Amino acid sequence: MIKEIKDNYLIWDGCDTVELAKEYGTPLYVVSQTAIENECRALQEDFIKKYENVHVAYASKAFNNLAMLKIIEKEGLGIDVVSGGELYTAIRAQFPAERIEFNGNNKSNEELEQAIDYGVGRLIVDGSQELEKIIEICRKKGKKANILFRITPEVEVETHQFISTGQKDSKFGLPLDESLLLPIIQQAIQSSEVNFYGIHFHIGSQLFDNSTHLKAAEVALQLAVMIKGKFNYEIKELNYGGGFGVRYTEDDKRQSYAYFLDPLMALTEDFCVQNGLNRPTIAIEPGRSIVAEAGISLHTIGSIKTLPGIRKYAAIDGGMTDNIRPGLYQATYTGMLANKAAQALDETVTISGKACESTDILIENIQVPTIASGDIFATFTTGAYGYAMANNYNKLAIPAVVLVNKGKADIIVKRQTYEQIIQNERIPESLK
Ligand SMILES: Cc1ncc(COP(=O)(O)O)c(C=O)c1O
Ligand SMILES: N[C@@H](CCCC[NH3+])C(=O)O
Repeated sequence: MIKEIKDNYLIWDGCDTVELAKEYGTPLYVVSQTAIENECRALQEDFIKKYENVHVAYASKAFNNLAMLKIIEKEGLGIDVVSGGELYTAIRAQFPAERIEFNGNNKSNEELEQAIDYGVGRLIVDGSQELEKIIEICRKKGKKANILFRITPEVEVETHQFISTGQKDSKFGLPLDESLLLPIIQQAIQSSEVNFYGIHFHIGSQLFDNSTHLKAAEVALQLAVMIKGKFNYEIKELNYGGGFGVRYTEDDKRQSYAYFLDPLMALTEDFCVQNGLNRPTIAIEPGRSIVAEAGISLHTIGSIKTLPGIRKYAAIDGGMTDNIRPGLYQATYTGMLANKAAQALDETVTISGKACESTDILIENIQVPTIASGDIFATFTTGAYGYAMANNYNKLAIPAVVLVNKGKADIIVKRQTYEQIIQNERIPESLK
């Protein structure tokens, strides 16, 4: 059990959250190593051990830092990175290069050189200009890169519009247009600077229905048949992306990995048999589902305001700076008072952040025990895209991250200091 309640306090992976708040201060991200490992092991059981010739690349954008990458490495998964900064972190964590995949719709020359120098396992190419750049860099360096092309499979997913990526009008990937796709695939096949591995898609995030992955897989498989027909070339790999939904509130009915992957693998195997293809390697790229539910955020309740006949606001010492998702996607969360965890819920409050934005509301109308300044509020499911999207708006410092594991706690990211926030600022001579 990751979450427990003992003596009226919330315990997270064996650690007393009220003690953690005291020791490390708030706002604080608390991430359970056990929960992350459980997710990795579920992927091992439901996918890696169950099927031959498959692999998982954790989409590290969800939560990218040295300690997290070490956990992922030890659990035997690969990673997906999307920037020089994420790749740099992976290099500093000594993450095995061959297990790294590099995504992104606008990789710079510097980023591509960094990736090719480190020898990343796969570059997921997002457009024809990028292929040209890769070929040129490989030629210059005398190296060969393994590439997949990201396509937009033109499926509409059921999720917030802002986190949907597989629709026709998308900045990501190559459109399903033969006049664009076929020449660049031919170029990749013929190039001696790249190994053309195959096709990649990622259709969106926080999905609960497996049907869109299935539709998209069929599109990618049809493309594999077309490539074989036109160029007598069998692709080696298909990457079906990530997007598996997690439980933020009771309305989210989380599905197992098997719910998504068993039908996907069955469809793939059947399709390949029927169309005379060797079944390619199948890769997936889950981010959120590996780390979201492992993480909670702790905040201290500060100012409390009652607007008669309207609502009661309780403000936390952070907000959209450490969790931008409610402001950005109207994302919903749930939480509890960590220091009153066993008490009756007897009032309804709205938890607001402290940023100077009206949209900085963490949770509207949540039931809590009688709330007071100084209480510790724990928000659940903040492990993914929380710390990862933290920012310095209003010059608030990025909180610390503590990794907890069966009663032991260790800091993995220190709290940012004000000095660090302004360390790159300069007063020009003309203003002195
Ligand atoms: C290319 C790519 N792969 C994987 C992911 C991970 O998605 P999720 O965190 O929903 O599993 C994303 C983000 O949506 C992505 O853009
Ligand atoms: N950051 C988003 C997901 C985007 C995933 C990347 N394509 C979220 O918090 O839901």
